[in-house]
Amino acid sequence: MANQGIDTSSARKGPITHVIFDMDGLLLDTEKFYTEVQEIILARYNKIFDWSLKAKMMGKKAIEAARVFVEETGISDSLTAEDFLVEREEMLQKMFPTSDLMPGASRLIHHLHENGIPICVATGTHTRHFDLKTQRHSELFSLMHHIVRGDDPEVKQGKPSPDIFLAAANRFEGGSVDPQRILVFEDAPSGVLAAKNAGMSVVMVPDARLDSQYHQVADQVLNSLLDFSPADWGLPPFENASTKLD
Ligand SMILES: O=P(O)(O)OC[C@H](O)CO
Ligand SMILES: [Mg+2]
Repeated sequence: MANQGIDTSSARKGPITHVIFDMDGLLLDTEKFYTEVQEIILARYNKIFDWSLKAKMMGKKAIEAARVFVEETGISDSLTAEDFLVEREEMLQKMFPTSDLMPGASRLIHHLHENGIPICVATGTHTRHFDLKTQRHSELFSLMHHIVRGDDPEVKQGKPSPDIFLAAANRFEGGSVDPQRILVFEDAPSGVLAAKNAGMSVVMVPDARLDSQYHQVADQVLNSLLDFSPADWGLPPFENASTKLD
């Protein structure tokens, strides 16, 4: 059951030995780019892009999210999912290289890495977009043991399928890690479901505009990565827990 803020019951799920990070909207402030281009495209059809639709798209593979977009908005007769992807591509390609880190992402990644906790990324985004989004953050992403992207051959279906998290678990040193020992960080409803479908624990860090009904599946819900307390999950605590640096 989800909790806003610290969930003390989560300590019973530990100890956590491995951590998987989502990327868009969790480590990188990139969800705003998708929102902006989708607002622009939908305005052409005199429609408003809102957070109930955003909630159904975020975290998914591009083509899966595109199908949701054209079908849910009722524009599929005028714009196919494939054409939607082509249309938004030019705008996204200009935006992605400007991607910023989310608050607390750098501190948490460095902390876990320095303490020898194996960490990786599991993102629905495909390799070409991944490269654009991370080009200013290569040092931080180099700390990941591995990175699984949406176009990976083992990821047959996007989130909420567990495929991507199971593939990520299999690639840690020594092979498959018990899902019960893995903590996933996610921002999207589809991603939280995918992690639970993989049998893992999930800390959700949702956008404040996301309906709180989507919090229920997560084991812990935080306003920001800055609020994460590693010791709640049996992970090494921050040396100075009162210092919240980016
Ligand atoms: O949230 P991610 O990192 O799985 O990315 C998914 C899409 O690229 C954006 O919603
Ligand atoms: Mg995400």
